[in-house]
Amino acid sequence: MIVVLMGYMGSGKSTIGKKLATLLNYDFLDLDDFISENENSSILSIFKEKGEIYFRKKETESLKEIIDSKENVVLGLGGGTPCYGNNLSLLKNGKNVITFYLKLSIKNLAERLRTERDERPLISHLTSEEELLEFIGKHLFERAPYYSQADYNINADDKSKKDILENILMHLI
Ligand SMILES: Nc1ncnc2c1ncn2[C@@H]1O[C@H](COP(=O)(O)OP(=O)(O)OP(=O)(O)O)[C@@H](O)[C@H]1O
Ligand SMILES: O=C(O)C1=C[C@@H](O)[C@@H](O)[C@H](O)C1
Ligand SMILES: [Mg+2]
Repeated sequence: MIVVLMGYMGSGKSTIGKKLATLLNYDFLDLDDFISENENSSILSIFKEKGEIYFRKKETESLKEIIDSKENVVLGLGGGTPCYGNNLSLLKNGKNVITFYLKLSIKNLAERLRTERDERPLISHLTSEEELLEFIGKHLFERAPYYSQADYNINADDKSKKDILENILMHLI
């Protein structure tokens, strides 16, 4: 089985994904890290030097490669992965792929991302709190229709990591 976590930047895909993999005795794969390693470059540098279109192409290629070749892994997607190209279809049509959306409010996402903007190219330029809130609000409005097509929507607002993990595990066992 491939257990996929999707959600906005800062929603906890990498953090929860690693813990979930340990609990399931699966390997954890982070799509951003997979791309970074293959490209020998940070996500921020790929965006800066090659542009977002190049990144999105690599993102789809990597997703396809993982779905076609891996099993018993937890896969944390990039924040935008389900919203581009045919990525959502790849996930929905993938054999033994189960998808979870880690759903958080704009306010909680902004709170987390305020201190963690530097390595995230799409928000690294936003300086004030208002700008960040406005950006996330608009962006999430565009992306929610994709995220919400996950097999399970997990409410992660003000929830401990333990609660989120228990909620996900409930759907897997
Ligand atoms: N349930 C939680 N409660 C409190 N903080 C959390 C929780 N889950 C994750 N965090 C924190 O939120 C921040 C963002 O988490 P993380 O990097 O896992 O998000 P992500 O979805 O992988 O983001 P990106 O798409 O940008 O890679 C981290 O500092 C992490 O420790
Ligand atoms: O939300 C997004 O579009 C992104 C999120 C990150 O995980 C990276 O995949 C990249 O910075 C783009
Ligand atoms: Mg991550």
